[in-house]
Amino acid sequence: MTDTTLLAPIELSDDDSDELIFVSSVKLGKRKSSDSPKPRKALKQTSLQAAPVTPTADRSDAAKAQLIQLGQSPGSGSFAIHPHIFDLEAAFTRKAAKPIIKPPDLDLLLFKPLMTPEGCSKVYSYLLNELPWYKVKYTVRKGIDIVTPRYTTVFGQDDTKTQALSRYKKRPRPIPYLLEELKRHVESISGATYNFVLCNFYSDGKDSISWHSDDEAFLGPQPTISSLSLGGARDFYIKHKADGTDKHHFSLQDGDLLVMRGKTQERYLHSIPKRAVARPRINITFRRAINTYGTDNYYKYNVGDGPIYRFRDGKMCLADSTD
Ligand SMILES: O=C(O)CCC(=O)C(=O)O
Ligand SMILES: [Fe+2]
Repeated sequence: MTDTTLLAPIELSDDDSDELIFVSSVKLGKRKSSDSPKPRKALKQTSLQAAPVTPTADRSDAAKAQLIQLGQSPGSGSFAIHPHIFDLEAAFTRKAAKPIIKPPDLDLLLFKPLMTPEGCSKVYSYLLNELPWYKVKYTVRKGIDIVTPRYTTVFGQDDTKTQALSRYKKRPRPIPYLLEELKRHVESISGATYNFVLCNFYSDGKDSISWHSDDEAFLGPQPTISSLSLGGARDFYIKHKADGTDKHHFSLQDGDLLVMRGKTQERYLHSIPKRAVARPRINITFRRAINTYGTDNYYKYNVGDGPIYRFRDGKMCLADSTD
């Protein structure tokens, strides 16, 4: 794991994109690419299996609470995810998808919005306060370490079901109830199925995601990726890999669901550039990984080896052992 105490962040002068690069305090440049509840004690329940999702009203609080155990990394331990006490079904607008600019290889659907403002606010607060968040550091090559410029977390497991959970590099975690219910709704309107839920928290305009495509082999050909935005609006950019002149951007606002399909990942890059000012935002992407590489990759880059952060008293804090 990277020794962060030796490292100093690099100030980025321009736009967009990029993730901070650390090289033992030496500036290298940018990587091109691609209501606050009090801390609560963990609940006593050890199953790694997510209980089946049933309508909210049918489940007792105890049954809805989940305790999830992490793998063997320094971030190991357990965290509880408490039940949500609102009806998610009432949060959806049932609006049809809006047509969006469609060059031949760009296949985007936009549900604008998928969720009501009240629904968004409840889901946003719940996820921000209940999920364990991480600030992942990773090494791209010897001496070059990256700090992901946003908080991340992930849940799910690839399709294989062929290997024991303990054989993964990090133990996969079941999808929490609310995210599972969201996933089911998104599946029903996007015509695809998913086994991973990846979450990003952009705390302000300095948080970003650099140019990349979600085209890893473990997603299979022409993956459908659905992306839900909650909280502050951010600009979403997308450009052709070969010909950057085919470039589009639009604002992703509270409750919007963007579905990326077909050749979009194969042919296009997308990003959320840095901004001088931006309100906090959560983004949730739903994906399907077909093999174990997907599980290892997603936990490496979205959980990593560092500590858990919890959102407390209006800011991200290192979680303590009772949290
Ligand atoms: O935050 C967003 O809207 C985009 C997130 C994204 O592209 C990703 O997680 O791969
Ligand atoms: Fe992406």
